[in-house]
Amino acid sequence: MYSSPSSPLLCHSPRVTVIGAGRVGSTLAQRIAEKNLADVVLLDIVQGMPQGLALDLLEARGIELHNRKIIGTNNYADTTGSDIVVITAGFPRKPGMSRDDLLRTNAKIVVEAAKNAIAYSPDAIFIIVTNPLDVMTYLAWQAIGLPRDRVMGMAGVLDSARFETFIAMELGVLPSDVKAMVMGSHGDLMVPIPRFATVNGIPVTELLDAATIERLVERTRNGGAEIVELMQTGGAFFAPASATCVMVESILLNQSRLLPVAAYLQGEYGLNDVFIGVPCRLGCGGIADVLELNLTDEETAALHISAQSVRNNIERAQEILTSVTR
Ligand SMILES: NC(=O)C1=CN([C@@H]2O[C@H](COP(=O)(O)OP(=O)(O)OC[C@H]3O[C@@H](n4cnc5c(N)ncnc54)[C@H](O)[C@@H]3O)[C@@H](O)[C@H]2O)C=CC1
Ligand SMILES: O=C([O-])CC(=O)C(=O)O
Repeated sequence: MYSSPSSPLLCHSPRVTVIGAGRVGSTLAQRIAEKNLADVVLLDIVQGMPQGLALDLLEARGIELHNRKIIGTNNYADTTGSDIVVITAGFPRKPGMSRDDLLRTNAKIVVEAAKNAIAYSPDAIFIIVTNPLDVMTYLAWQAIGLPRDRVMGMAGVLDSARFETFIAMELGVLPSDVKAMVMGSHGDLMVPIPRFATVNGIPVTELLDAATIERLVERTRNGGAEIVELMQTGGAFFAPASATCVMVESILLNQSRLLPVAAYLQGEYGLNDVFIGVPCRLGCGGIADVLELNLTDEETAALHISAQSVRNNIERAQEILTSVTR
C-alpha cells in the first residue's frame, strides 16, 4: 500500500490567489493553471460566480493536460498560505473615463482586499492590477506594511507589449523579435522609451523615422483607451492577464526576468515615496533589484511629471479613504 511522503515539503504545490474573478482575474487564473504554474484560488464578492468559473476551469483540465487545483470562493480563509496574491478586484473604466476616474470606487476595494489577504497569507508576494494602477499599488502597500520587494504593480509589461505589438505591425516582423521598455505611470503620462526598443538587437530608431515612432508611442499611451472605446463594456483583459502571468511566472520559477514593474522608489531616478514603472529583476523573493538606468534629461523630466501625477492622486485617494472611515 502506498503511503504519503512524510515531508510536507515534498507535497508543497505553489498557490496563487487571484482576488476579483472578473475578466482579468478569471483569464489570469486560466493562464496560471494551464501553464501548470500553481494551484489557483479565485475569490470574488459575487456569490457562486468564482465557484462556477473554478468548476468550468477544472472541467478543462483533462483536455488542457494539467492537474492544478482550482478553488472558487467568497471566503478569504480559503486563500490561506498563498505564495502570491494578485488583486484585480474593482471596477474597469467606461468609454470617456480616465483610469484616474476609478480612484473613488476602487481605493476601498483594494485596501480591504489586501488587508484580508495578508491576514491569511503573511508570506505572500502581492501584485496589484486594479486601476488606477500606481496609486492602488501604493495604497495596498501602505495598508499591509510589507517591505517593498513584496508589493508591486502590473502595467509596464502590458504597456511594453503594446509598444512591441505596434512596432511589429509597422515593420511586419515577428512580435517576439521586438523588445521595448515603457516606464512611468500606467496612464496618459506613461514614458515609452524608443531608444530602448529593438528588433533582434537593432534599435528601432535605425528602422523607423521619428514621426512614425512618435505615432506608435502615442498609440501605446492610448492603448487601454483604444480597447475600451472599441468594446464599450469594460477594458482589455487577454493581454493584461498574459502580462500579469509573466510576472507570476518569473517569481514562482525564480527566473530573474528584467521587467518593467510598478515599484516603490527610495531615491532611484531622484524619486521617493511613490510607486511607478521602472525596470526590476523579479525572482522568488519578489523584486530582487530596481535597475537605475541612465536616462536623458528629457526622459527623466517625463518620468518626474508622471510621478508627480501619481503623487497627486495618492493624496486624493488618501483623502477619500479618510472620509470613508470617518
Ligand atoms: N494594470 C493594468 O494594466 C490593467 C488594469 N485593469 C484593471 O483591473 C480591474 C479589473 O478589470 P476587469 O477584470 O476587466 O473588471 P471586471 O468588472 O470584469 O472584474 C472585476 C471583478 O472584481 C470583483 N470585485 C469587486 N469588488 C470586490 C471585492 N471587494 N472583493 C472581491 N472582488 C470584488 C467584481 O465582482 C468583478 O468580478 C479594473 O480596475 C481595471 O481597470 C485592467 C486591465 C489592465
Ligand atoms: O484601459 C483600461 O482601463 C484598462 C487598462 O489599464 C489597460 O488596458 O491598459
